[in-house]
Amino acid sequence: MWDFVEEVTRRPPLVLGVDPRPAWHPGKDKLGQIRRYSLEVMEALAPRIAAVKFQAAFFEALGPEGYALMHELAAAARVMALPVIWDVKRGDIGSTAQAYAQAYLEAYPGSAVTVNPYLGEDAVAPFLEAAARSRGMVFVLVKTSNPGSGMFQDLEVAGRPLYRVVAEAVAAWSERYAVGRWSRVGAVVGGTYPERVRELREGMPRSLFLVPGLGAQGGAVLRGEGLLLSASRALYYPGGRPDVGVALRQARAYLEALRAPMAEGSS
Ligand SMILES: O=c1ccn([C@@H]2O[C@H](COP(=O)(O)O)[C@@H](O)[C@H]2O)c(=O)[nH]1
Repeated sequence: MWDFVEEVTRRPPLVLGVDPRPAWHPGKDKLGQIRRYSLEVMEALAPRIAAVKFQAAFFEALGPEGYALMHELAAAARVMALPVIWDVKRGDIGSTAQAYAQAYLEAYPGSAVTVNPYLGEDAVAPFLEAAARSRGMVFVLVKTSNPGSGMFQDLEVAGRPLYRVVAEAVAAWSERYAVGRWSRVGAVVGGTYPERVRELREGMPRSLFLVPGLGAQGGAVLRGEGLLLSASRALYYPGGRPDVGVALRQARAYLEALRAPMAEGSS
């Protein structure tokens, strides 16, 4: 069985977000076009990315066939030896969390899932245990990329912002589920808040960070150990439309920016 943590840490630190929008595909057979285009773009970008991230909401919005398509594309990603992140942001009482963990981690060994920690440790634990059994990973929402993320996440709790309280819990869990240098417990930290990325990086040394917000949300390329930069629209629909050639150029440009020598005072 392959291991998500081992796989993603030896690949380029870029994540392709697949968020299909039928209106952006011309013609009638929207689902067929999304299927073909997603397979093409995944295959073209596979050597240049750490993982493909499926945003369940966009597939659910396509109805039962859309949901089935997400699973079909995940199976295709596995054939391409491409690690899968299920961006489902699940969070529920423990017994239900167990069912979610079964659906996304146990059913797809070596994959990862995004989890909302708001219900507490007993609700997160089934995901952590399933990730350990299935050699997968859990990315816990710590500081999200959206403009309103501060409404709750920045509230002061016991002398520090709530996102730091969550980060401390994630850091403790990540020690418990360590795999070599890294851990099965990572964090989602929005690339639209580069200062928060830097600050949290220090306090969570074992956690890989899934960093969404690159491109369409205004996030720039950020460097740092263990940062997996994620772009959906900017890579999947570069320039606002499906185009595999442009997607490939955009992925190369992001990777070149990551490799370029650092300007004085930048990070
Ligand atoms: O804090 C978060 C957590 C998740 N997301 C998800 O990432 C993509 C971003 O899409 P773009 O087109 O690159 O803006 C999307 O699926 C979000 O649900 C996030 O943006 N921020």
